[in-house]
Amino acid sequence: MSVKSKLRSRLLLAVAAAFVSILAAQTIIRFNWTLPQLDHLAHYNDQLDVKRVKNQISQQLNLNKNFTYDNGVWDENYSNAREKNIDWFQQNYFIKQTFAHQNLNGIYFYDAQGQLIVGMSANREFEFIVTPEFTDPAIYSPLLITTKEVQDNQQLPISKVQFIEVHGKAAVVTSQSIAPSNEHGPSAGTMLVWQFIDDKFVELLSPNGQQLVQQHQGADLDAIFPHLSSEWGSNDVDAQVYQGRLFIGVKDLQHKPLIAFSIPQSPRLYDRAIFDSSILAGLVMAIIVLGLFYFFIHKSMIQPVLKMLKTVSYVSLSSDYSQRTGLSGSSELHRLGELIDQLLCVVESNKQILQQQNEQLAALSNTDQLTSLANRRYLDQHLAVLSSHEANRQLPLSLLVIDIDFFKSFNDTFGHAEGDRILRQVAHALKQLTHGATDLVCRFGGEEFVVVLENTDKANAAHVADNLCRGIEQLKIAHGGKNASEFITISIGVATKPADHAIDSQQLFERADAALYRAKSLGRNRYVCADNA
Ligand SMILES: Nc1nc2c(ncn2[C@@H]2O[C@H](COP(=O)(O)OP(=O)(O)OP(=O)(O)O)[C@@H](O)[C@H]2O)c(=O)[nH]1
Repeated sequence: MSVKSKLRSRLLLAVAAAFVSILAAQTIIRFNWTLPQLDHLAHYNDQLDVKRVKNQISQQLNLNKNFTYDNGVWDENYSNAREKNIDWFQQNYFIKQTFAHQNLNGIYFYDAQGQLIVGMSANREFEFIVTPEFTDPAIYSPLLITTKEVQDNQQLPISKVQFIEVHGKAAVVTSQSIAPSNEHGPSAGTMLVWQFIDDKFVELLSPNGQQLVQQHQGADLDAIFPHLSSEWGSNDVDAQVYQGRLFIGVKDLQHKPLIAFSIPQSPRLYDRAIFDSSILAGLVMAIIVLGLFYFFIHKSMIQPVLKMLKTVSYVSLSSDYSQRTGLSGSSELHRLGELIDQLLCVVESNKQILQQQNEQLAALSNTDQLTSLANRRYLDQHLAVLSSHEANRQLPLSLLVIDIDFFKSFNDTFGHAEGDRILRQVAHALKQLTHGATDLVCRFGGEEFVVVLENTDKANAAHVADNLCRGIEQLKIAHGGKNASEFITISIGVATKPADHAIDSQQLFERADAALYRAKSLGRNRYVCADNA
């Protein structure tokens, strides 16, 4: 497995492990700590909402209470109640504006014996209804404040707030004992006001016209009452949620469900979906972070390693030391890349030096130091190469073995150093007199030279040999010793391999040498061609 895929799979494992850990931690925190806390907080807020609505209802009812108190303990009211002055009550109370201002549907006055003095009802538009309710003692007597209640109560006056049903609708009744303003003296009876509890009533409970509070009556109550958050008259507040709302139930005097108020449960500040999306967001973030991490690791670690691996593998296979990693930087891996490049640079330049030295050595090993001609070693290689090429079989090839005549005598006369100079001069001349491109001139040893003539038959070889003999003689190098000529001359033995014959360099040489021997014996300064093989 490569470093890259290893790291990638480990990073994937890390992502999975991180995700599972985050999920597990979040789930544990969520169910054991966060959600219970938030649920508790939400429940507490619901309870506060229920209490707030109950307070709003109380405040609304207090308006009636204040109204009945202000009038019940009014001396003029007190005296007229005692006198049962119906006209006075009709003039002072049965005014449309009074009903409308107080949002009332009825104002009734009863004497101390519980007998109706006078009363008036109005509809919701505050138009007076001719037939008043609360004339039947069976209905109103529980609402009155009895003499006994006044006596039992140390402080006058006293009042009651009770919910009852009027014409099948829920209503609230506020009754107040009629008493003198100094609150001393017998009660003159009961003042009773009532109003329907309908949408108009709950409108007053919802600030800014939001219609948050609703009232429920009739058939709905059977379903609502088992799920009440609180009951009117009780301080206990739960926060049961039924159909997304919190209910406050009100019972009538007979303890029958009469009406329920409700408000929508406040929207939760949290949502389970938020948790789920936060897990998803966490996963996405984890993937992004790990992606960036992988990118960073890849750039800073994997890429340099791969570059070094690629470069070193290529160099080891190809021996091409000109390759470079191209890495540079301060990290250890980049420094390693730089060092590899430096090493490759050193190896490359050493290799070049070595190559040059090898070439020089090769050149030296194939060259005769004195004459700078090819040496015998090179001649052997050259003939071997020619022999190995099948194409050369088709062509003729001639070999000239050349020897300077009486060179011992020349040396003896002029000295060895001069002998060397002449050897160089003869070598140079032989080079000049042959074709550099196709003919090879080499020093075979001592004062002996060999010329290889490619694609040259016997006649042409004889012609070349003759040219060489004449050319050397024409150099007019004084011999000074025992020689047939007064100048330096050469003798040549020529051997030719005709076309369509294999090259046998050994045999060719022996024949040329034998021909040379004959040339020497025939008087020197000449060439002799060996017979065809
Ligand atoms: N100066 C010099 N002389 C050399 C060199 N190599 C060989 N010789 C001399 O060449 C001479 C060859 O002499 P021989 O083999 O007797 O033949 P020759 O005197 O040339 O007589 P023939 O070949 O029969 O004409 C010897 O005296 C060698 O010392 C060399 O590198 N430099």
